[in-house]
Amino acid sequence: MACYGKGAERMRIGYGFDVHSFAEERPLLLGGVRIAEHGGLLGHSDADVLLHAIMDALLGALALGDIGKHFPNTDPQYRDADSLLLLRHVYAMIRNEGYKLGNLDTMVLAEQPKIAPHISAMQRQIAHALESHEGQISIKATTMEKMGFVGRGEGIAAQAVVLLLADTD
Ligand SMILES: Nc1ccn([C@@H]2O[C@H](COP(=O)(O)O)[C@@H](O)[C@H]2O)c(=O)n1
Ligand SMILES: C[C@@]1(CO)OP(=O)(O)OP(=O)(O)OC[C@H]1O
Repeated sequence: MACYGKGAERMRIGYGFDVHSFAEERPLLLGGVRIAEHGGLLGHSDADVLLHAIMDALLGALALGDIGKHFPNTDPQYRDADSLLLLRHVYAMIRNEGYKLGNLDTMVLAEQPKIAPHISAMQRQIAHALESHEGQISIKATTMEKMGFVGRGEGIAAQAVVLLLADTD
């Protein structure tokens, strides 16, 4: 018999996307890592575009809405918020629903800075926040070959896909 309720399924998939424009005077945080060699991103929070895409993917997997619903950008308590703390909060919601991370795959779209030298540090931060190991966390990057808003160097975009597994232990 078909059963479509949350918690009745062994696996759930989620997708997230986010974009932030550059604000050179702010610190750049990406994947929970401070990238000192480049200016930051505009946002109410710390504007960690990669963690925001990951949170939306986690929430989406269980049809829990999006980060704007849980952390409104009109709420002063989220001004300059540490997105790693928000990610931990979102993952606690996932655990509370009876699921855990299977794996996470992400893509950062940016002309600058180079992401590759920072990927291991990002994997460590994200794995820690998601009570997982680094082999479950994939971070990739591409330029947009100078096309579109990312290609013109106006900001950074990120995409994330997660697979959640029912926690039957
Ligand atoms: N911001 C970025 C963009 C790309 N990379 C790495 O460079 C490789 C080549 O990028 P293309 O856009 O030409 O495909 C890419 O595969 C990444 O490894 C990066 O580190 N940071
Ligand atoms: C986490 C929040 C909190 O204001 O961060 P912002 O920096 O506003 O970023 P955005 O991705 O536009 O929306 C998500 C918000 O909920």
